[in-house]
Amino acid sequence: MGGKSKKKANTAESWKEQGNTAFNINDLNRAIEYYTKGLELEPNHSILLSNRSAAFLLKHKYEEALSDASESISLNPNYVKAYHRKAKSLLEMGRFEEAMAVILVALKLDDKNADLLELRVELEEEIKKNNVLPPEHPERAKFDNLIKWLLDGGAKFPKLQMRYYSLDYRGVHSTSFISKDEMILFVPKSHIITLEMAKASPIGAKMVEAGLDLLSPKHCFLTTYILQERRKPDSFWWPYLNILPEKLRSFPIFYTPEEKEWLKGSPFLDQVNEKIDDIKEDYNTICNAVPEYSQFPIDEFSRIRMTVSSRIFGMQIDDIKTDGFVPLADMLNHRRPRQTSWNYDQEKGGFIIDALESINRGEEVLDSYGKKCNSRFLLNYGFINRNNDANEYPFKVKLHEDDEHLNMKRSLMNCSSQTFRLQVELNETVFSEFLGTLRFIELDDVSIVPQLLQDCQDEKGHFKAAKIHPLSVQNEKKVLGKFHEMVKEGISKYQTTIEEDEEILKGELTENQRNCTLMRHGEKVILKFFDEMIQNVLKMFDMPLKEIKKVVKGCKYEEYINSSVLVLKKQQQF
Ligand SMILES: C[S@@+](CC[C@H](N)C(=O)[O-])C[C@H]1O[C@@H](n2cnc3c(N)ncnc32)[C@H](O)[C@@H]1O
Repeated sequence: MGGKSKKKANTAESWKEQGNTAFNINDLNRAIEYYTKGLELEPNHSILLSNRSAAFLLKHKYEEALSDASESISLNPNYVKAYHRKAKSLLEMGRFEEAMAVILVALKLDDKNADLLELRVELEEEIKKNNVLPPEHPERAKFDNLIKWLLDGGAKFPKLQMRYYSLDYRGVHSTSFISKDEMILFVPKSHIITLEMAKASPIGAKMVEAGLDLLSPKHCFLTTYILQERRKPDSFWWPYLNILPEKLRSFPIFYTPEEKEWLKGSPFLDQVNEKIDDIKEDYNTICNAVPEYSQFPIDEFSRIRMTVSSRIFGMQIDDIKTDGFVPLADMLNHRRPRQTSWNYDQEKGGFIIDALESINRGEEVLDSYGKKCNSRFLLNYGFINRNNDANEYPFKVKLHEDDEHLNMKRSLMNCSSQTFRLQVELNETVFSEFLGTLRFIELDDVSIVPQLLQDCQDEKGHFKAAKIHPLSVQNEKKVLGKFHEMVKEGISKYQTTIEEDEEILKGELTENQRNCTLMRHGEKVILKFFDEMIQNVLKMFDMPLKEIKKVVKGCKYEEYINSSVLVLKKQQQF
């Protein structure tokens, strides 16, 4: 600092000026430092306090901003700017109703103040978003109860707030700016329902004793725990049980027959029916071994079973790998890429969620359920992810019953059919395994089998048809021909075309109708891709090598062309 400013620095007023200069060039740390120096000289300087509040606000330090603005108002109740800053701090902290009360007082002092009026509009918007359900709605009371129960138990989530988009679709939002790497949620172990607790419960213990062979053991144990707790009027878990969704109407296993019609022709329908059968099978297995289980109706079992699979977290507690319900953490909806990360923190003794990036006030706080095909999202969570790059279509390859080498092929493959879930992303191992298997199924020249047995083995030395590389032009053309047949058969099963689905999606639909349409549309996109790809590749067998290289550059199946068509054609030249 030069001599001139040294002289100036003797008064609060001069520190205020220097603070303002720093503030105007966004040097907030220095601005705060100068305002603080001024306040050391004149602690009751309301403008210095209000200005420091403004600097704290920009640094996302809302507690400090609120404290300075409040003090400024108490020193000078007519200073409108301080009210604005106080209201803004409260708004940033998610205390919307309190912020509105401050604005209303300030507007009595200056009802034309543009900043105040603008902030009032912003607040009205926030209050509206927050009140899809009115505060007195019983669902909100249930949530208030959950929050109190968690806080009383030592949970921490000072910047999170529940929002109701509709009665049974809720999510979590930030009430205040969240910094990257900030811990946003802590739920103590005492408030987590684990698989071990479920196994130790009265009926859980009987299930363990019976040594049941269940299709989804962990889901069944946790389901059983919830079913038992729901029958105890004084369960510790009621604040949590009360907020679990009741109907799960968007889960396909609960679709009405009319809704299922919307999936006609889709292989996804088989997955839905398999899931229904699997749940029934597990339910019957338990009922047979533990007769008192039939006190729980299958409908309730199925609903809780799906609640379990759509809400639990895998974690490690005290060196034991387990799964469990983590209240509130299970309110975060899905989005990829992930914005938060979670784990059980042994030292802290609870489940924590950290922000992987900064999250602005009011934004929804999301969690990734992983990279999954829409069939898994819809089946297990009841929603569809638009623009999903992980969609798959299941192709079932089968040995030909009339193949003269059927027995030999069947014994080498160890099965007669196999399903491969293909994505448009052709670098996937599954695509080459699918082709390898088809190459074996379509193989006519069995004289090469001894060689294949040597070349295509897994790590245990067993023959793996999936490892077969392109064999000959004739075999590859047959493989593609068979693949094309499967694609055309898939397309022919639907009742609508891809274009018709697009039209349907523009209209008014229920959530389930929309999800079914999106589901089958996604499958058709994959089928269409393979339809075009196969036709193009088949043409390439009759094209000169140079020409192929030109047309294939940069296309999605370039790698496949390079490793099959080009290799085979070169071999043919010799
Ligand atoms: C772990 S819970 C999340 C909280 C849930 N929204 C609630 O109100 O209880 C998972 C469920 O949230 C819904 N969900 C999660 N992410 C979604 C998304 N991206 N789009 C639509 N629904 C979603 C689905 O119903 C899913 O089964």
